[in-house]
Amino acid sequence: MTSTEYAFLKGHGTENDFVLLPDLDGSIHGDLSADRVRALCDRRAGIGGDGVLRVLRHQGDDAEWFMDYRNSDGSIAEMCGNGVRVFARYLIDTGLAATPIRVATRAGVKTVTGTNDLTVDMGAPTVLAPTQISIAHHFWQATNIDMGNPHAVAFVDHLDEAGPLLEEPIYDRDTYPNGVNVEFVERRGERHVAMRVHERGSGETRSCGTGACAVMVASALDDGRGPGETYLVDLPGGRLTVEWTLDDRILMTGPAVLVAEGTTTL
Ligand SMILES: N[C@@H](CCC[C@H](N)C(=O)O)C(=O)O
Repeated sequence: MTSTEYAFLKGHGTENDFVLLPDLDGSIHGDLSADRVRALCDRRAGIGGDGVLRVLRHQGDDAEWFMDYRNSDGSIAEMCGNGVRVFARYLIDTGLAATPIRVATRAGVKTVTGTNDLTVDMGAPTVLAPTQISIAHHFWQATNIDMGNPHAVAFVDHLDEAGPLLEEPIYDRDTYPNGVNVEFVERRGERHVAMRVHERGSGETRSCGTGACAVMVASALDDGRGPGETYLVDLPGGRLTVEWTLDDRILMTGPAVLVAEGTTTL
C-alpha cells in the first residue's frame, strides 16, 4: 500500500462492477501489483469490484487505448466484455474519445459503438472440443468456447442446479491450463436464455460479457443455428443482446454506467 492519492472511478455493466484507474501515460501505477488489485476490489476494506480496469493510451496504429484488465484476485485476463463497455463509457463521459472507439486488449482490438447502450465487436468465437465440468460429484457436458478468454458452457434445467457457486467448478486442467470461466445456461424461450457464471479470478459475478457471448454461441449451435442470429441473454445483473453476424463476428450490446469517482490511497 502507499500513502499517495490516486484518482479512481467506479462503474458497472449489468452489475459486473469495476474500479477504473486512469493512467493515461502509464506513469502512475507502475506494474500494478496483484496485492493492490486485491485491496482495491475488496468489498469491505476497499472500493469493491469484480475487477480493475486500468485506462492507458496505446501506442499503435490500430487503437488509441489499451484496457489493462485484472480480476479481483489480482490475476490478469485477456479480455472483459462488460469491462470494455465501461472503459469506453469513461472515455466518452470525460471527452477523451467518441465512438467508434478502438480499444486494444490482450485478446486483440475491440471496437465500441453506440451512445446509451454500447455495442462491442468481440470478434470471432472459437468453438473447441466439448469438455466436462463438475461440482460436488454432479457432472455436466460443456461447450468449450474461446472468446479471447476461456469458457465452459453447461446447459441446465434450472439455474439453481449449480448450487451456491461459492467454489470454483472442477474442470479439465489439460483443456484449460490457465483456468476457465464456467457458465450455466437455462432456456427461457426462442432465442432467449438465462445464465449464471463463475468467473476465473473473481468467483460468481452478476454478469460476464464474454460469458454471455460464449453462451449465445453455445445456445445457437445447440439449437442447430449459427451466424446470422441474435439472442437475449439474461444475467442476475441485467440483460445483454448478443448477435452472431453472418461474417462470424459477435456483437454484444448492453449498458455501461459510471457511479462514483474519487481518490484513494490503496
Ligand atoms: N467479467 C468479464 C470477464 C473478466 C475476465 C474473466 N474473469 C477471465 O479471467 O477470463 C466479462 O464481462 O467478460
